[in-house]
Amino acid sequence: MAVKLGILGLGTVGTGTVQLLQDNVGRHPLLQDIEIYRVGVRSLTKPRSVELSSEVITTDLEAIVNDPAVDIVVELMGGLEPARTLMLTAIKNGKHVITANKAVISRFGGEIFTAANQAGVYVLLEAAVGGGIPVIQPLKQSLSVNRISAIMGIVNGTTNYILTKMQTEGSEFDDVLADAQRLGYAEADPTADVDGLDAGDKIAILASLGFDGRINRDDVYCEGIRQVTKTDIAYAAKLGFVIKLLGIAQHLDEDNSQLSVRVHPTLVPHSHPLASINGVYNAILIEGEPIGQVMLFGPGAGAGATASAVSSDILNLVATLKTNTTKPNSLLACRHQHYSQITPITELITRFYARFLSKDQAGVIGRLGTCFGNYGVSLESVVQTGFQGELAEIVVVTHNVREGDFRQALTEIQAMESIDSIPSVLRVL
Ligand SMILES: NC(=O)C1=CN([C@@H]2O[C@H](COP(=O)(O)OP(=O)(O)OC[C@H]3O[C@@H](n4cnc5c(N)ncnc54)[C@H](OP(=O)(O)O)[C@@H]3O)[C@@H](O)[C@H]2O)C=CC1
Ligand SMILES: N[C@@H](CC=O)C(=O)O
Ligand code: NA
Repeated sequence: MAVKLGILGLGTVGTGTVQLLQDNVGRHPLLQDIEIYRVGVRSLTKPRSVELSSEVITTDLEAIVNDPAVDIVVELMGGLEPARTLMLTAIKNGKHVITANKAVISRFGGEIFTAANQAGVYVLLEAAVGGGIPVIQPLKQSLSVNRISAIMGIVNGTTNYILTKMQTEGSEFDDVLADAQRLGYAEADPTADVDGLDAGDKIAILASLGFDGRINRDDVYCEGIRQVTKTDIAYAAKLGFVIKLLGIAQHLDEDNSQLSVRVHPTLVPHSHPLASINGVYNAILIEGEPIGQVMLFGPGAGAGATASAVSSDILNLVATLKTNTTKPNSLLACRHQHYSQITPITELITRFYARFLSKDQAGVIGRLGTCFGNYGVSLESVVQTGFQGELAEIVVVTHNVREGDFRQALTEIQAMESIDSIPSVLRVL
């Protein structure tokens, strides 16, 4: 008998998934054992690019998650509510759940996975991170025997698309964002992309898998790309860097007692593997012992890529449902019970890039150096090339410094008579 899917949402990802499942020739034969039984939407009159009978498509999403005939609920609607409640209801009713919703999982994963374990069902989320890139399953299975020390990556397609266009074509931020929305990459509310929140959701999920404990989403430091200007992109290029929005989860110390989980625009050296990841592509670099470094690369957003990830989860569950066993597969289930302690951003040790506008040049660099020195900040390079009107532009790159010390130095520098402003401060990998 076919496995019955109740799909919630028929937007970019829902449509891509239905298209893939309807066009199953030449794909894995198990896909033929699936029935798209119900699809829930908000509007019945909206034009759709897939054909579904009027019995299948409905606005009653509650009925889908309560329907005894539905085996798997595939949540592709986005947003926190009603998505969270619908997933919990489906779980309570003994249904497996597949979701692309990193916002819900990163905030309510504890509640959802606890409910799923109690109900004996699986919640799979390959599409929630890295779009089409298989990264959840590798972390849960193929890489899980390694001791992970760092996971870092470009995990938001929209912002990587924007930064790439700004860098290669000198495009304006707003125009490129509109493009990313048209192409179906951006979230319904694109501030989640631009302000680093979507990447924050994703790195929280990756950190929980790699570092074996739940992550409190509020502990994840998130900074987006709004303050990244063409001027900084040009200076970064001159200094041998490219600016990327990175999600980073890493142990900060030898005995693994400090875990940092954060998102921020970062100057990445041209020679680093993440520097060449452009456009909507994502990449996740995982460091573990004994494997060393592994980089997973692929399309991070868009209908086809995400449909591939959703459908791989569907396939996994169909195979499980067709295997006659009542024993849960511990490699598919979530096994975390505790929350990891996250180190505050002020304790991060990193290099910084900062751009200053100064009123007069005589002695300013010396005063900057002295002030930095007082806080233990040593400078790797100082560049003074540009002018903005009457103001001289000074760019510095520091050696590794404790973030809290660097911020204190900046507060003092900001108060200096000769400093007009500090338009940008970015971390350097
Ligand atoms: N777009 C992408 O590239 C990726 C998206 N994701 C995630 O996938 C999920 C879906 O994203 P995407 O497809 O882009 O979103 P869309 O906005 O394109 O689609 C959302 C769909 O859900 C339906 N929907 C939303 N709210 C309700 C509601 N309250 N009641 C009934 N139906 C509702 C909409 O109905 P209607 O069509 O009638 O308006 C629409 O069909 C999100 O969680 C997103 O973060 C993950 C990876 C990549
Ligand atoms: N808005 C997200 C979509 C995929 O998760 C992105 O741009 O990466
Ligand atoms: Na993925």
